[in-house]
Amino acid sequence: MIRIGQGFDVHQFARDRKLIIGGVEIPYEKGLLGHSDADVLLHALADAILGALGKGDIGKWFPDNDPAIKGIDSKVILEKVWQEAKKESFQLENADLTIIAQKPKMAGYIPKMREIIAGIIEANVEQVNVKATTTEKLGFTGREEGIAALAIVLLSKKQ
Ligand SMILES: Nc1ccn([C@@H]2O[C@H](COP(=O)(O)O)[C@@H](O)[C@H]2O)c(=O)n1
Ligand SMILES: C[C@@]1(CO)OP(=O)(O)OP(=O)(O)OC[C@H]1O
Repeated sequence: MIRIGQGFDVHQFARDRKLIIGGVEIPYEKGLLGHSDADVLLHALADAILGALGKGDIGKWFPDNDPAIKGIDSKVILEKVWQEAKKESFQLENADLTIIAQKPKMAGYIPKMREIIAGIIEANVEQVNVKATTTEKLGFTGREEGIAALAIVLLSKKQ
């Protein structure tokens, strides 16, 4: 059996916050605001996996009003979501992820993001594509108000 899932997330920029995307801390003048570490890419991916499993979204599993998970590392969120996939004997076929950001430049950090993500979801880096695009200065990402991310995953059930 194969299952497809998609995820989308947005976080706004804020001063005095770290910028963490795909598990990588990127040196930049601003970071992303959130109840967690606001890793928009891992959130989109976790949502895509939950979507493929038919298990809702990360807000349901990790409520943003729960003080116990304030500041949670999104790698922990992804690990827990992946455990749900494993419980049902799913493995990753491939994931295709897009970061939508006017700035900063992501290209140099993408190999590390792929490595971190593949490590968590027990895949090879070749199965995890990460790309980035600007919106040519248009819209909220173009005005550098925040960053968005998209994710699509294909999971298959082990025989
Ligand atoms: N934040 C970003 C945005 C884009 N890139 C890379 O630049 C290429 C050109 O982007 P356009 O939006 O102008 O098409 C894109 O293909 C990415 O490789 C990036 O690294 N970081
Ligand atoms: C991750 C969670 C939980 O800490 O908080 P945020 O960092 O605000 O992220 P968001 O993508 O808005 O929603 C999921 C939340 O429940």
